Amino acid sequence: MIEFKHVSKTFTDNRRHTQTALHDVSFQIDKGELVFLTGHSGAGKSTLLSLIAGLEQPTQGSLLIQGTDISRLPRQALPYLRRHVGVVFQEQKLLADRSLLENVRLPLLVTGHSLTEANTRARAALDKVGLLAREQLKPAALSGGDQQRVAIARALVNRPAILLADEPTANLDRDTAIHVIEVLRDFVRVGVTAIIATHDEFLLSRFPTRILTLAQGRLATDRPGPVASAPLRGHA
Ligand SMILES: Nc1ncnc2c1ncn2[C@@H]1O[C@H](COP(=O)(O)OP(=O)(O)OP(=O)(O)O)[C@@H](O)[C@H]1O
Repeated sequence: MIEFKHVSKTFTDNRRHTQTALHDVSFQIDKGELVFLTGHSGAGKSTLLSLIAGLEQPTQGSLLIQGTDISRLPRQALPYLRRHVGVVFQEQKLLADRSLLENVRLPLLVTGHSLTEANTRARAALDKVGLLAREQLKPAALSGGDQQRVAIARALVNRPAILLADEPTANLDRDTAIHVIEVLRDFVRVGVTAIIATHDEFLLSRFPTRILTLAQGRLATDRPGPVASAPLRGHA
């Protein structure tokens, strides 16, 4: 599903200094896995997620997403890849003046779905995260944890195969953070592959999942999770 083979990523700033964000990273993630990605600030977590999302390309090595080596794709092909990947950030970036329904249906309208279909699918996504009854509210009326659930619904409404979350629980209290991860885990159970970047030691100990740890751009450890159970059904 996702395979890094000796991937390195360097950035060159405008003073021509090069910064190695990732160095010779190799690992494989199967369909339907839930993986935590951790490491200190600057270890390369966001860079690794950006590569999977097709926002950046590796400087060296190859990166296979669903069998396609995206390091060999021309830049103009990357937006196509992005349709297979949903992203949730620490800052939810919900549109403040739009209702929850309007926020969640937006990716569907952008990709050419009719308003009727967009509404139906957006409502189904809001229902999955437990917020259908509040579809007409604006984001500011919700708690931080509920706003993050809306962001998850929006990231998954296009039914991407892969979900990337960058510190999705950073501003949440423990119980709310657990709920947000449980919502993500529910999608993994129906076949989504999810990678969650987090510093939060509590979450890492609370969920017995695989943990990839980066240190100064290198893959320091890969702690296996439990043996994955088969997905209940495909997430097509
Ligand atoms: N666009 C960029 N241009 C230049 N350097 C970059 C860029 N993106 C990341 N870097 C550098 O690459 C290294 C890894 O950064 P990255 O943001 O991936 O780490 P991180 O583990 O996500 O950190 P944090 O937890 O603070 O978000 C850092 O030294 C950073 O300064």
